[in-house]
Amino acid sequence: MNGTTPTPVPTLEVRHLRTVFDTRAGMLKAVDDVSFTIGRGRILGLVGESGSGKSVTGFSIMGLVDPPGRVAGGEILFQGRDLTKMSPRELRALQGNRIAMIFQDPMMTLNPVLRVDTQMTEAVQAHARVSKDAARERSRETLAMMGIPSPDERLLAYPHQLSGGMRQRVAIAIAMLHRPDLIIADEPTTALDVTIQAQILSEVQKLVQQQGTSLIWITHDLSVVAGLADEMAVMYAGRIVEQGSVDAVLDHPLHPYTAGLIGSLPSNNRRGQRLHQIPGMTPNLLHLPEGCAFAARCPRVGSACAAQPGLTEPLPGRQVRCFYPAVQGTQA
Ligand SMILES: Nc1ncnc2c1ncn2[C@@H]1O[C@H](COP(=O)(O)OP(=O)(O)OP(=O)(O)O)[C@@H](O)[C@H]1O
Repeated sequence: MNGTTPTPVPTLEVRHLRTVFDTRAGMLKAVDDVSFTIGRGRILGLVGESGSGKSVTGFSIMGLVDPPGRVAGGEILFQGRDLTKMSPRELRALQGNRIAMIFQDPMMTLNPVLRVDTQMTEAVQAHARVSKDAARERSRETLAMMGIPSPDERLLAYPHQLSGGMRQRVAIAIAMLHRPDLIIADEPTTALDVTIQAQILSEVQKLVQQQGTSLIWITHDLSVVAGLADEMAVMYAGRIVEQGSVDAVLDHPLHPYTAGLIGSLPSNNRRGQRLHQIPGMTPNLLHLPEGCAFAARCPRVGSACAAQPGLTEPLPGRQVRCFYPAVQGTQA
């Protein structure tokens, strides 16, 4: 090695992100000290129970947090440039172009009163100076890339004439129109049946590999992350409690919360046995305990947990926020 090869700038580097909502009952810390990095063409699964801060993390990156919410701290570096310091105009130029978002409800993207071709050609022309015919051709190609049969017919349809799965495919195709560098997908397949979900996941996976797109896939479903992502980050009460490569985390979870999530997957429960669930409730983000937010539900709780655990790296490439991680020799 000559030491001159520059390290590639990651597509996205989120550093110590804090997003809060100023509510009447007080300041709610929806995202607290969240950091992660995504390289080009990599897929990060962001998992956690409802209310853990996954969507707010995605919205923060997209610049879509509205009052009473606000990004209260940290940096969001997209290809090295801090999105939190950009003007609304600069952000708009990136959104829908270099960075795109896919929502759980495709109708957040689709306009019910316009045909698919009108919406797609307008979306192309919003960021690229091309003729209507070229925009239509790009739309047709992108629908075909998403595995959509008879794309010419779909282009003539209105959203209500498409099935739920097809509508979501079209919404994903719109996100892919400009071959973005980063896509944030917020549970887009959760409402679909498992077969359609599996098809869409495999199409998205193929597409991001071909294009070198980086993808954040937000989900509460560990099995989706297992099949799709390269890396995963587990959120609990607004914080990342564990992150690492999907294989390493699923094979050997360090945090008791991750272990609990894995234990509650149907495939890990014996037939005839009741589904294992993590006992207790997620804490109220307005009244978080001083110490570890998971302590009240934790099978491994100890005296240290009265304080807030920091993020440590007990194994290479593995980060965990726990005083008693399940590393051999230190397990309580
Ligand atoms: N507009 C808002 N005003 C006040 N609190 C909000 C607002 N939006 C989100 N929150 C709070 O922020 C926290 C994180 O919410 P978020 O939607 O990110 O969770 P999530 O992990 O994506 O869950 P889900 O899967 O249910 O969407 C929650 O406690 C939620 O109530």
